[in-house]
Amino acid sequence: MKLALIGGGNIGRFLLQSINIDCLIPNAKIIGLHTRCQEQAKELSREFEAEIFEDVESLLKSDADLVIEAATVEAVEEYAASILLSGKDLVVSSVGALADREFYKCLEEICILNNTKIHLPSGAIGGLDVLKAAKSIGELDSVSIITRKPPQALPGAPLDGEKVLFEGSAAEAIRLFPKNINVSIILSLAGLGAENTGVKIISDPAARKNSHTIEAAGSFGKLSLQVENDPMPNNPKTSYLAALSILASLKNRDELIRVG
Ligand SMILES: NC(=O)C1=CN([C@@H]2O[C@H](COP(=O)(O)OP(=O)(O)OC[C@H]3O[C@@H](n4cnc5c(N)ncnc54)[C@H](O)[C@@H]3O)[C@@H](O)[C@H]2O)C=CC1
Ligand SMILES: O=C([O-])CC(=O)C(=O)O
Repeated sequence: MKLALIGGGNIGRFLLQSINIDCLIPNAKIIGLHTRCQEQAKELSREFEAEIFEDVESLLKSDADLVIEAATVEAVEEYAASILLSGKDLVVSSVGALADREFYKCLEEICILNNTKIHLPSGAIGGLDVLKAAKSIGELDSVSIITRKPPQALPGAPLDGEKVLFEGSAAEAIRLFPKNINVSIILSLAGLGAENTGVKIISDPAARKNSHTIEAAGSFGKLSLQVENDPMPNNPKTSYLAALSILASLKNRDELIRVG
């Protein structure tokens, strides 16, 4: 499997190391890379033997089968359609972009016409299987997430004392915190939609982990799940599990016997 990567930050570097050096996905290699910072691109290209593409247009002319986005919500908005139109599948980290229903529908339409697929890894949370099963026939009544992170991982958070930075819907949360609450959108896509998913973001100076507490209720019963994530070493905003979930998603793609 030939892969191309957009974004060379924490998740991007982790994927380059795991796939190109540690060979954690059999028969896969990241052959090309595009990132906004040229210095970073040169360093990564040297270290991991992936070709640099100065723009996404030229990256799409490469023979990669699949593009992994590990950049920003804006990058998904800008490049997703052309990636799918080029016939390549797409793995999205910045799932917040799909909160916009019109954008979601437009990408879905492009996938149908071009026989391509979008993979949305579970990111820094779990429990999506429960929500999908719960709503397959029965009723899902409520879904919510409480995210608690150290202030260094949240914009505008005070360093002295716990503070609720946001309380409202996932749709509003991702508009205000596009780099911090992608988890609420993947949750909403598995469950009740971005307008109907409750979100609370708490900044907590005592927190050492990025924790996400998910509650859901419906005709299946109740779900209560807490994930306590270690942050990535160089970016406290991003949980290690988010990077791992992309590897899992790539592995899952080729599995003959799929769990979940
Ligand atoms: N789904 C989930 O559960 C999670 C999603 N994320 C999201 O994953 C994405 C990547 O996370 P990190 O690697 O930690 O971020 P990072 O900030 O460490 O790296 C982002 C990289 O993207 C590059 N970039 C930014 N805009 C670009 C553009 N328009 N075109 C090409 N490259 C561009 C930057 O130069 C940088 O190399 C972020 O959007 C983050 O919010 C992060 C954690 C959890
Ligand atoms: O990594 C995390 O814990 C969550 C996160 O940043 C996001 O959802 O954007």
